[in-house]
Amino acid sequence: MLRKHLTSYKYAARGIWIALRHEPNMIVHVLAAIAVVFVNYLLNISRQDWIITLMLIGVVFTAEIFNTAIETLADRITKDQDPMIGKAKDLAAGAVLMIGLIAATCAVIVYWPYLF
Ligand SMILES: Nc1ncnc2c1ncn2[C@@H]1O[C@H](COP(=O)(O)OP(=O)(O)OP(=O)(O)O)[C@@H](O)[C@H]1O
Repeated sequence: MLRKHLTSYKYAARGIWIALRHEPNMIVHVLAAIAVVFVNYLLNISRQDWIITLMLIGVVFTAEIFNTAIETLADRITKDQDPMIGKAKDLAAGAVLMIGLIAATCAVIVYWPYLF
């Protein structure tokens, strides 16, 4: 039971590693996350603002990993041009864009009082 549970952590960690190694967008997200942590220290933001920014980082990473999973499945189904495959990939990419825009907006709201 415990061994099975630990094995699933191993597979899950492999999933994160695959996304980092094979998804170029993940590198952008990692760099953005490092920048956010750096700015947080620089501005000495509150505990609540740390939690908000870390949660946003987590949600963006999660969306990108799901996007990669959907792209991988779609490519396994067919690499030929197919409108439904295109739609599925656009939807997955749209989800990443959506949370990215919201995260950027939240970053402005969080940092604004520390800057002005
Ligand atoms: N098999 C397909 N059939 C139809 N359209 C496709 C197909 N594969 C890709 N597309 C279109 O090309 C776009 C980019 O697909 P691709 O698989 O290259 O993703 P990507 O650019 O690697 O995405 P990401 O940057 O998130 O990794 C899709 O959003 C979709 O509109």
